[in-house]
Amino acid sequence: MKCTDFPESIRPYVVPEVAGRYIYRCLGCQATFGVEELLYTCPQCGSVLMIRDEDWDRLKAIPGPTWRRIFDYRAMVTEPALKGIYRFHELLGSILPLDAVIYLGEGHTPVVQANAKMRDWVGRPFFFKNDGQNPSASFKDRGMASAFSYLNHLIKSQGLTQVLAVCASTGDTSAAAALYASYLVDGVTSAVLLPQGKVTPQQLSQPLGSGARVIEIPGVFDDCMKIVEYLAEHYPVALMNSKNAWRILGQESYSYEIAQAFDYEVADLVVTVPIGNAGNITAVMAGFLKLHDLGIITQLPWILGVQSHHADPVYRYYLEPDPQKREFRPVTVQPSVAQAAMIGNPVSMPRVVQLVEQFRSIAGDQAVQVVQVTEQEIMDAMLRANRNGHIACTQGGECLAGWRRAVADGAIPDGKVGVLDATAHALKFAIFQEKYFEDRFEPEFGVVPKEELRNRPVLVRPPQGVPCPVPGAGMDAESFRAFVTATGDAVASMLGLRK
Ligand SMILES: N[C@@H](CCOP(=O)(O)O)C(=O)O
Repeated sequence: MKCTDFPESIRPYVVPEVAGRYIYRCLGCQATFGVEELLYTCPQCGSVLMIRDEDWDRLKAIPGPTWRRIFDYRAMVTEPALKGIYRFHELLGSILPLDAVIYLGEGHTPVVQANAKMRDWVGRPFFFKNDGQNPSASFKDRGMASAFSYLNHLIKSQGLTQVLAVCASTGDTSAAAALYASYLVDGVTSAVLLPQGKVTPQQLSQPLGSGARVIEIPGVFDDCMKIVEYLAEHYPVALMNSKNAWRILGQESYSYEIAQAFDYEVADLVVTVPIGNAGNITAVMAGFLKLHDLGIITQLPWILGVQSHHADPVYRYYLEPDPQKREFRPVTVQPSVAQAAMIGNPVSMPRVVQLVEQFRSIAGDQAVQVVQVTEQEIMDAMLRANRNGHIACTQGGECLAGWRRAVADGAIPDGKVGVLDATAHALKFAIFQEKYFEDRFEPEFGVVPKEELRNRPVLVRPPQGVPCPVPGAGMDAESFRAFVTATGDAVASMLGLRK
């Protein structure tokens, strides 16, 4: 839709202008720093940073309902820079000129309602938001679009050359970082550090296909993360994990899209996310808080974080009801089917602590909860979801298991509706489905397949003596007819069909 076709009252806002004063703010010592330089941790105390717009209050001059209209109309704009996460430019990157924006098709992911069978299985209605339908098949693309657009801006405005983008990953971050780096070609290359043998074959193929240097490290994700932090401290590299606060800004778009999908009425929603490195839950809370602050939503939704019992440091932290007594302790992770979230020492934990406090102070203590689920529950939930029309990955299964657990525990009152994060595409995690169907989970996972959820291919051959096609060799018409009839009848008998 062309700008000139918009109502006159909206036209001045359709193309956002470059505005705002962005700074990094340290969550430890509260020091602030300009964003002209890419920082990951506070140069003074080493704590994690968040990005803040010092000119934020200018946005309050526009009433909430007008913002809603602006974002709704913008969803119809054909300008590529505004088609993805930057249709929320003012909220997540207003200092970036539109010509710096990298758009690879991220965002705008579908929100799919669960059918009646799934609703009854859980006891509450819910939706999956399919972030696996992003370009590299996970939600990380939202954060990478932001971090790489900012990097592109630095390259253009400061003439940077030879940028090496580095990340540690359980598989999704590396796919996204490698994809966005490959798009920038001139001046940017990428290297990804993966825990050896702990990403799926599909995830391993993604950065390889995008031309990144793929480095495998013995250990788990937390070990790779430490090495990337070391590299960022001692060498000139751009760290692309969510420790980089630009990643968080981009991932806030997930909340903006949920608000938009529900006509900005989110009070009854329980936005359910798996917690791994905790960048996602950070961004989700930060996003809703911004919408609330601008009056775009009038009430906050609830947030439900989910962790596997094999990687549950955040769950353990919030088990202690008294905030004064809470103490964060990293955990040693055990093998998890929610491999993307198999993280024992999430880098965004200080951000989570601060945002949970802020969220709860507005919406009440129940408004943010964290539940723990078993590996068995995750697998069963994922398979059940996908048998009912979804494309959930194991982390999506983790969300569903957590949502169901919270309902069963009585933590979710009647009238609440879940919005569950299917963080990545099911196909990335096909290996776990395969293990389940073939009953070959290693004992450490503690997953025993339920017969009713298993599925296997069946080979049907025609009876002996009936000719079969041989690849590359021809077949005469009569033999082929005999093959089709005999095999067709065998398939029909297997399926219980009668003529
Ligand atoms: N699950 C992540 C782990 C890294 O998280 P990040 O958001 O800090 O980059 C992955 O896919 O690698």
